[in-house]
Amino acid sequence: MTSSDNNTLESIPADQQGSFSSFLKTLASFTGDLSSLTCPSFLLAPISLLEYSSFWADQPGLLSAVGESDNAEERFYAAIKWFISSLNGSFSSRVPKGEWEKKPFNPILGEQFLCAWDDETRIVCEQVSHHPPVSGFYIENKKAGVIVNGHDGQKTRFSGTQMLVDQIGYCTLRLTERDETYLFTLPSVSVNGIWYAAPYVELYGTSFVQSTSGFSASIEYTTKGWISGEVHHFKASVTHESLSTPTVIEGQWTGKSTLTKNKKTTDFLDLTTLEKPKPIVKSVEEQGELESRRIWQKVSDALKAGDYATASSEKSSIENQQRALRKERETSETKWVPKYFNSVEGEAIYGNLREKIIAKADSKFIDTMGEGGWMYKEA
Ligand SMILES: CC(C)CCC[C@@H](C)[C@H]1CC[C@H]2[C@@H]3CC=C4C[C@@H](O)CC[C@]4(C)[C@H]3CC[C@]12C
Repeated sequence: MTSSDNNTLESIPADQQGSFSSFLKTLASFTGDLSSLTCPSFLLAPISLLEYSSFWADQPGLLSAVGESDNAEERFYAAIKWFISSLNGSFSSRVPKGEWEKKPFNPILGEQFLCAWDDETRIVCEQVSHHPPVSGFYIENKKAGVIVNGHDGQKTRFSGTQMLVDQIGYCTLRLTERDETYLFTLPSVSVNGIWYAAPYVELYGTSFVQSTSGFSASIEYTTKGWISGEVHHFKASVTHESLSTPTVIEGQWTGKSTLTKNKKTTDFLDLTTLEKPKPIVKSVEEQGELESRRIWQKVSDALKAGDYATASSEKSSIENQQRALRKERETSETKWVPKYFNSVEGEAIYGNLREKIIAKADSKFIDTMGEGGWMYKEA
């Protein structure tokens, strides 16, 4: 242990300091998927990673507003608003004030997370693959004529003291009444502060948006000390054949942003004043056996109570059961299929939108977006 470890360890439960220092030692050589990263219990979040996909609907009001305008340009800006709000939900507002980032549970194969909002938005998430871990998600608001279909996995590596996470996957938004589709790719994530037992997340890199209406955007993510000097900064450059110069939308993906078109700047979005509507989730008693909170209930309760021994034995028992099921499938040569999603060629989901992005994107984009997809069965 070095002296710098000493002052960080103060905030760590006394009985876990040893496991924290050996955890740090494993990080340097870690590569691969998150499910193989074993964390000390005090760094575990009492929630399944699958639930994180529901933050795509963090602001269901912004989602159902995408199709409202009869003007394609306005709709495109509305789509960006929704996307930025879902980044805030996924990467920032999710973490309770004053708390650090923690590692959520690795979803088991076929795990489901279902929830709905008062405005009739509903979401279905399912763990569609275990190796590598992939979550499929589907959001719909029939009344508003909006459907979101996507999937997300993570490729993780360590660089110095940072954990770098490429999000593998993409999502599409379809306006059913207008026959208009948007393809969104996902930004990269870095987790900092792990060495001080104070992990927090930042976004970096570039993500792309392409609509069948011909509008497209590249969104760059930067943070303090880089270009803008502000944390959680994004800058989207929107182009279309009808625009003589790109429209620029920039600000914080956790807060305020502005839109500048033809040198005129107007307010775009203010996430600090938007209230988060409460998702409605069935009580654990009413949930099916494969639903997240039911599967993880015992582990989650134990973690919340600080009973790490029980948390870890309950977690092992779930993992052992999963190993047994996998073996059983291998022996009987049965192929597992998801309940809600079909594995399809990407084109079935995004048509030719990917090709349009490729013209502007770098090779990292090709790697992280991948080609196949998971389509909701009733869609
Ligand atoms: C103690 C340390 C090691 C904790 C590490 C926490 C890591 C594993 C956590 C922190 C933030 C998390 C990310 C936060 C939000 C999202 C968006 C969601 O749509 C897919 C999962 C994804 C991409 C998470 C993956 C796991 C993640 C990167």
